[in-house]
Amino acid sequence: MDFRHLRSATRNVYDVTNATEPLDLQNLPASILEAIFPGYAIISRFLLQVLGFDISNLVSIAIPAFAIVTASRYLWRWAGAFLAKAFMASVFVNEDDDLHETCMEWIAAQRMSQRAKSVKAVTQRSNSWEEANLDEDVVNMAMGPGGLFNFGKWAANVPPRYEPYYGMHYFRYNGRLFFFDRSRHSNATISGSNIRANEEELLEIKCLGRSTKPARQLLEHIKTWSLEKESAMTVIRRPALREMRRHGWAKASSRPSRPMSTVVLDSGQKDAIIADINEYLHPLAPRWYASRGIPYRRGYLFHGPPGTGKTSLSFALAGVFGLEIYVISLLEPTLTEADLNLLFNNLPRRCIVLLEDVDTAGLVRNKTEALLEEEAAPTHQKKSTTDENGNPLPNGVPDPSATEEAPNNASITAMTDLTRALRASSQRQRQSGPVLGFNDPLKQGISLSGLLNVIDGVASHEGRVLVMTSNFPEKLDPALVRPGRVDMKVEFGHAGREQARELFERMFDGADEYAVGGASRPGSPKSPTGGFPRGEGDHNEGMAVEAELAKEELRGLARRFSEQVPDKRFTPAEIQGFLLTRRKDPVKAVEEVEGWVNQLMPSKE
Ligand SMILES: Nc1ncnc2c1ncn2[C@@H]1O[C@H](COP(=O)(O)OP(=O)(O)OP(=O)(O)O)[C@@H](O)[C@H]1O
Repeated sequence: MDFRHLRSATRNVYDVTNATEPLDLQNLPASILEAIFPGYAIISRFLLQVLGFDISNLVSIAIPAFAIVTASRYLWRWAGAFLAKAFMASVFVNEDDDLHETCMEWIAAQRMSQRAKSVKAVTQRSNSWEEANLDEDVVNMAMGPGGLFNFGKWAANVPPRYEPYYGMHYFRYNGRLFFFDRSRHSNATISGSNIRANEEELLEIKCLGRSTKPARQLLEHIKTWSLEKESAMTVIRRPALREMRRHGWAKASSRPSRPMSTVVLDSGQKDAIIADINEYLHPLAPRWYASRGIPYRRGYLFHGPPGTGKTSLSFALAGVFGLEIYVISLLEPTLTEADLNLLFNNLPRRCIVLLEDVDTAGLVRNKTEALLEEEAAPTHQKKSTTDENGNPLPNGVPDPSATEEAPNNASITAMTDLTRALRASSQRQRQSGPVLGFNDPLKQGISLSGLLNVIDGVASHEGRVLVMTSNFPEKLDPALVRPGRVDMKVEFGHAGREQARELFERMFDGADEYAVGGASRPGSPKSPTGGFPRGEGDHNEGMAVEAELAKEELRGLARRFSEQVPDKRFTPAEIQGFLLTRRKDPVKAVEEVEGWVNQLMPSKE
């Protein structure tokens, strides 16, 4: 391409702009260049006049050179993609998958991340660094004046995690070369009439060869690595935020598993639940259930006043059985039945689903639903849930007066007419808006039938442990708690003397005690007060005797404490709250408990 004619064109450019000379082909490129690089004509004329250098010569070289570089870049990319397709196998991991975070953690721990020239700094998730930051020096450094602990200072000592930045990286694993491509993709989602554009990250793990097996093995290794790291943790998931709900669940946190011993409950009750779940989770159990035609599901209802340990026991069970816990609150206003279906469809093979406060969601079956369900059920299953006076029977207790005989013709006709009328009324209700099954017609969300559908309908996942918690079990619809949906009911009550004693001992047990400031009250037993982790001195015989004495003293204090707490009047949470504020001083707790009880008793009465 010869751009020498640009000289004359640039000479004419002012004429062109003044429109004194018609635009011809010769001055077109200069016009174009002028349009692309404003001022091109002036610069070119200046260079020509002052330096005698014709810039059009440079342009005639630069443009083809640019075209060649662009074309070869494109070719290189195309050839790379072609070769990768032909000779490499890939596994992709989406950002919304848990594996993504796990992979990034693993990659950050590899040498490749230390070698990479550009890295992304990521603030570490709390629980991973909280564990790592217990170093006594670091903790002491965070102590401000007056022994006040400064969290900001402590957290500032935690280095971020460094991950390779976007682009292609390579690493070796088990002597094999792997490529790891981190990229972002835009993704459009449609919700109602809105189209939302999201940016999503994608990981591609490539290996040489036509099989994805090495990459899959690598992913398995990464999962095991993460599991070993988190074995003592319980992962908690909740429904993803509304705009991300199509992904189902989001990891809310993972926290150290709660030891079962920290849940103070009748030991027989605890053992019964553990044994029941243990049997249910046995690898041979699914076959046993299938051969008998029983759905492989297990449901529990934990009921009792607030603060009696229902949630705590659910978390402890998750820890004992190494299960993740999926928590749903039916009070969540944005949760719809479609969401609930999606969430249940996205449950893993084994997990605990915790449906919290099922009574407060206002889930009641209205008369229409009850009657329609009644009519749809086979005759032999129809059992009245009310007595002859119309009063509800206790959960799961069939009306003794109900007979299994087939109804006579007259009653069938009456029932069909009634059903037709009810169906029409239900249709009208649906058209006019309110959600069936809610007490409050303004409340959108989940109806009882919707909930029952996900519990035991198509969306229901076999193998999960469903735990429903309720403060008012008597408010629950019998359909929700009938056997098959709830297989075991566990009542949680106010703390008895024995529970109060256990709570006290657990609070002051010196196994891993801590105290800011560490000052112990004169006369209080050694182990339950002050000082950073002790116990190493237990190797020393003298200290062991001292520890034993302290334990004996602690038991005595616990007895005195429990004798002053009225039986079955306070919840474990209340007692725990009282003890927490005196957790450095068990003697003080014993001395002050009477006053605390006297202060609260009138409100209890
Ligand atoms: N039986 C118990 N044993 C040990 N700690 C308990 C017990 N009950 C309650 N607590 C303590 O009280 C607090 C509240 O307990 P939790 O959330 O388990 O109660 P809940 O019965 O689920 O209450 P809600 O009905 O309000 O959800 C927790 O910190 C827990 O440690």
